[in-house]
Amino acid sequence: MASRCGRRWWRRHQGIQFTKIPVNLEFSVSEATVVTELRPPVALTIAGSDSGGGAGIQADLRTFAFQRVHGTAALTCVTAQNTLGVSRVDALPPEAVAAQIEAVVGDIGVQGIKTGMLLNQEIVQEVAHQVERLGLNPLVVDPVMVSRTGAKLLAEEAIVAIRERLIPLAQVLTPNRYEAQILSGLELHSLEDMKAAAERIGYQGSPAVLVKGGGMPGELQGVDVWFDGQRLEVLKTERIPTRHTHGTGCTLSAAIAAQLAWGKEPFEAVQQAKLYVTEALRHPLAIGAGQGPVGHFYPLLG
Ligand SMILES: Nc1ncnc2c1ncn2[C@@H]1O[C@H](COP(=O)(O)OP(=O)(O)O)[C@@H](O)[C@H]1O
Ligand SMILES: Cc1ncc(COP(=O)(O)O)c(N)n1
Repeated sequence: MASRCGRRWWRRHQGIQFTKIPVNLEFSVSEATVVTELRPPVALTIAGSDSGGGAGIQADLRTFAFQRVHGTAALTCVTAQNTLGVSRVDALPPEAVAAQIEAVVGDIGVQGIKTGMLLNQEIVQEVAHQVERLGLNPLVVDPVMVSRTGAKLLAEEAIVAIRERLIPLAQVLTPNRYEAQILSGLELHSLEDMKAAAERIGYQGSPAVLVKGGGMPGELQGVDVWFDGQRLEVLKTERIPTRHTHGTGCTLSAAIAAQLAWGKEPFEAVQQAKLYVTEALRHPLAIGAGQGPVGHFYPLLG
């Protein structure tokens, strides 16, 4: 087959330009071939699969890649999901979740971990047990409870387990409006409410809390509140006017875990992660009939 090395071509799809990376299809081994071995940081996501590719494990692994971190994954459940909603969820046995974590940690090692959709109490308890047993840190806990499309992603009784078993192990906790209301017992309507919730959750035993504003009204949609026991900071970006916000929380928490894996301090990791999710929101994917995902690969666009 003829070599295509050096040839570039463009594919146009709904106004987006993709650059095809030139691939040399003629395989030949020569002494001049140079192999560059990389030793990237490794991050682990413990989360659910989203068949639509917008949230969950799929969003996490793409985010890890764009933060130049090798992504590993322990699946907790499989959702049948698209831009319109979730039609079915199948849980994995807690032992299967534990085995995946052990396999990754025992051989490859991880420098940053995040949890996403954990689905039920048994899985939450098993994950907390493994995090403790294997001394996994730094840990980002995204306490996923309900999807953007309104589907319940966590059993009611698992909320207590998240609060009592998992949150105390986290370096960073990232509740959205709905989750912050449950964890703080406060209603969130304003920036002052977000600050009060962050403090209340923080004083319950989380080293650092980021209350996310995606579900807040109006201009608060780009605003998050950070509290680490000392600093109360407001992270503000402009509101991006798009309905394609599927996977924002997963992307943010995965990017924080990746930045922590690079050795960043938690607050700096959060700032970097927010920049990434904001740009991904600025390049959303208008796919499907409902709420499309954020555009993780915007850095590749010309
Ligand atoms: N329309 C928007 N404009 C700007 N930032 C947004 C918007 N929606 C969400 N975000 C940001 O995306 C991140 C994820 O937040 P959020 O959407 O609340 O999480 P979740 O997906 O868990 O509900 C936060 O940093 C939030 O401020
Ligand atoms: C497997 C899985 N994990 C997490 C979410 C939450 O993401 P979002 O709040 O953007 O719907 C989801 N919908 N599916």
